[in-house]
Amino acid sequence: MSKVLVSDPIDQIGIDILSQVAQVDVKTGLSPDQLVQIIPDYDALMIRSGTRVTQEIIEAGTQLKIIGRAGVGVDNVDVPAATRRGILVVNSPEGNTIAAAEHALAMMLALSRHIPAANQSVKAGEWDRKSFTGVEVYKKTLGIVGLGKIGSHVAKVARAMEMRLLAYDPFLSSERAEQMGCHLVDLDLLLRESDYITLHLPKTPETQHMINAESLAKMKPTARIINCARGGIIDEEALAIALKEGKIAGAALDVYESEPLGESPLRALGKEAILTPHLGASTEEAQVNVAIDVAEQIRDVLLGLPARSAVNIPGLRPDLLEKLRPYLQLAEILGNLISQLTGGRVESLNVRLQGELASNESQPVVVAALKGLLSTALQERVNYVNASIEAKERGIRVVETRDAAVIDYTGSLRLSASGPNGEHTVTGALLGDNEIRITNIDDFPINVPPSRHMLFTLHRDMPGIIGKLGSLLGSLNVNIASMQVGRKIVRGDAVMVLSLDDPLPDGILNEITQVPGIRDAYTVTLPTS
Ligand SMILES: NC(=O)c1ccc[n+]([C@@H]2O[C@H](COP(=O)([O-])OP(=O)(O)OC[C@H]3O[C@@H](n4cnc5c(N)ncnc54)[C@H](O)[C@@H]3O)[C@@H](O)[C@H]2O)c1
Ligand SMILES: O=C(O)CC[C@@H](O)C(=O)O
Repeated sequence: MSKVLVSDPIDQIGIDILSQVAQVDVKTGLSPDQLVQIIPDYDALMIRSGTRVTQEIIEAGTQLKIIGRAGVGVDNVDVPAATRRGILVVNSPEGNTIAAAEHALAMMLALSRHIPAANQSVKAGEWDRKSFTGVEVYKKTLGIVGLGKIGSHVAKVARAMEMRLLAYDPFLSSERAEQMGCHLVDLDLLLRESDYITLHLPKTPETQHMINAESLAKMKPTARIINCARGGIIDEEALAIALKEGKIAGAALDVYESEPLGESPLRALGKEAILTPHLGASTEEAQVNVAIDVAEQIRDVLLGLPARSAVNIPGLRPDLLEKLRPYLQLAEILGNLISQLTGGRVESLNVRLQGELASNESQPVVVAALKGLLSTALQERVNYVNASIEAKERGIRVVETRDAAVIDYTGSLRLSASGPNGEHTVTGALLGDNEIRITNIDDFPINVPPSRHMLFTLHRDMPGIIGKLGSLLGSLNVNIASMQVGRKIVRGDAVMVLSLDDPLPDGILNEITQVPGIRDAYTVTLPTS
């Protein structure tokens, strides 16, 4: 019989489902060393946010087939390490959406009416009505940063309270935002105009400290900010200073840069700050939803059936998966690349399957391209199962074409995306040993392997331009690992593709486009190992 280890508290209903097919051991509060010691006995591991599943634990889990995260975020799982070992990682992208949205709304109202402080005061024997005069949310402006599943539920309820809604989400079209009753604006305007700001976006290197001293300074002195998304999106030190100095009126936080929250200036604040211990998903209903969702997937996988919310590997027939695996990786990389070239806001995507990829069995490759496209916005919340639905819900028109006659490589994939920032096309293929190559950008032929940090320029093919760009990057201490130029005619338009050892410093694209002859430049970060 299979064995499942449950290392965080999960609802009993999940244990009951797992017990249908496996011996279930619930052992919470294990140290990393204890987990490394016992994990070799288990076929599956079920966690919430409390267990950190490191590469060491994954490597010790020689029998592990699946790791199930009862919740959305898999930031506590080393997913690349699991993928390398062929271990499936599944989550529950929607089980706690309503819970998290309602927590943010509760925080907004609690902040407005000083409910926690007033409650404390009455319990302390006082009857102080003067100190707790609040404000109404009616007709006030709510700025929603991240209009995904949780943000859009917040929008729906806030509309019913007759709030004016602004939203900032660089990966969503204005039409889609308008359908949700929100006016899509840039972050600067949202910060300046909102009475309440609520964050519902993922934590990524780009969103780390998105709310910092500079952004707090743009907010109204009467503004209140709520973070029920992820710690680290707000710079906590800057927030504590802004609250102490009255630069903004209040903040309600559920998530922190480091959890559990240790010594922090936030703890010393008065009624202007409300702090909860990561309770966004802690409702009876959400815990039942996520426990069922993830336990059913673990049960199914242990029975040899596919999972419905695989974060890392699609639930395909093993022989087909083996055949398609390198193409799925190619498709994800190209999807991710084209999303970054088009600035994330894609309205239509044309997926062209060429050569051997034109067969009907290649449908998962289209899904992988969508997963890659959406992963810049949705991170681990997009998977092989929901990618097509997410694309549809975000108003992306997907057109699929097949052409078996293209035989420059055994199989190749061409993606064309268009949106308000223009149109781009990328093509990629596999070399004989399944090595991925980007073979074409905007109809310029190239042949480069994808790498973590890349720079693409569109320029006029003329003497000296490569040297100027090289010196500029050198002066910034950015090392070029490889460089290639693709052109159609000599001294015509050309693209330059550079693989860099280091990320480019912020703001440098402007300087690059100042180099005479360079018309456009894009930096790209790709998820390569
Ligand atoms: N407090 C909790 O217990 C709790 C519970 C559930 C989810 N969460 C967190 O809430 C957040 C939102 O979850 P969701 O399910 O709505 O996710 P989602 O993927 O449905 O939506 C996220 C939205 O953020 C947008 N986005 C991405 N990068 C952005 C950026 N730089 N600026 C603005 N918007 C950006 C995306 O386009 C997307 O629309 C996540 O961080 C998730 O981990 C917290
Ligand atoms: O309570 C939890 O398990 C964390 C919930 C939430 O942050 C998630 O990512 O799903």
